[in-house]
Amino acid sequence: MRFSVLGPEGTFADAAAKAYLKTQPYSNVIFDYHPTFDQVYQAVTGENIGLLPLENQLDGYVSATLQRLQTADVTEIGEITIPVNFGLVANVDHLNKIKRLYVQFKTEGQCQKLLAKLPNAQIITTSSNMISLRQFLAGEPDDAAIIPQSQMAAQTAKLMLANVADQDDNSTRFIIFKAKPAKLSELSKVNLKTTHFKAPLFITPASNDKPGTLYDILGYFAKVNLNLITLMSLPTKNQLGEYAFYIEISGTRDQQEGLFATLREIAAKYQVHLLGFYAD
Ligand SMILES: O=C(O)C(=O)Cc1ccccc1
Repeated sequence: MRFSVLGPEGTFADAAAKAYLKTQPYSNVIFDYHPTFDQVYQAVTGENIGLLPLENQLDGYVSATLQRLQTADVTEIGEITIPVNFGLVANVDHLNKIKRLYVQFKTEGQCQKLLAKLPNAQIITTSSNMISLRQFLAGEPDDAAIIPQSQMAAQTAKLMLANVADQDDNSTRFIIFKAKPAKLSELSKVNLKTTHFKAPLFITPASNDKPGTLYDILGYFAKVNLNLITLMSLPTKNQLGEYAFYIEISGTRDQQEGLFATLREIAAKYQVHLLGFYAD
C-alpha cells in the first residue's frame, strides 16, 4: 500500500503518518512524499491512502486542506493528532543579527513571540518545515530557520533555540483519506470498532440570504442530541457572500442510526457532502 504525505521526509506530516500507522494493521507500506497539498491529494488512488494537515492548536484550520475537502470525492478513514514544537537555527550568534528567516506558512502563526523579537529579519515563507531547513543549510551567513524540534539534534549552528512555539502545549490534527467518494448508504452500514465516531461533512444551503438558515441546520443535530465539534463557514466561490458550512460531528455508536437518518433528512433540503464516518 502507498501512503502519500507532504514531504520531504521529516515533516510533521511524515511524523503524523508514522504515528498513524502504529495504530493500524497495515503492512508493506510505501511512503510517497509530495511537495504540495494538491499533489498529495492527486496521488491517492485505489486502495492507497493519503494524509493532510487539518488543524493546528495555535494557528487554526489549514485552509488548503479544507478547500480541497469541500469538493473532494474522498472518504476520510481516520485522523491523528501529534504534538508539535519547533527549534530555531541561525548562522549568527545573536537574534538581532538574523537577516533572513525561513519559516513554513503555518509555522509562522505558531511562533509569533519569537518573530516579535526579530523585527529586522526578512521572513521567507516556505511550503514545508523541512524546506525551511534545506534553505537554511544552503543559504547565506545571516540566515536562520524555524525547523521541527525533532531535527534539532542533527544540526550544528551558531545559534540554536529549542521550543520556540508560542506555547509548549501545541498539536496538529491530520486526516487520513482514501480516493473513494463517501456515500451515506455505505457509511451508514459501517461497523465501528470503537465506541466513538467522528463524521466530517459540508452542508451548503441554496442561498444564505434568509434568516434562520443556520439555525434550521443546527436544529436537526440538536433534535437527536448529536454534538458538533466544528462549525466553520467557507466561501462556495460561486458568488461573494455565499457560504458552505464545514461541520464535524462527534457521537457514540448508539447514535449511528440517528446520525444517518438525520443526514438523509437534511439532504432533502440542503446539499450534503459527507466526507467520512470513522472510529475515533
Ligand atoms: O511542513 C511540515 O512539517 C508539514 O508537515 C506540513 C504542514 C502544513 C501545514 C500544517 C501542518 C503541517
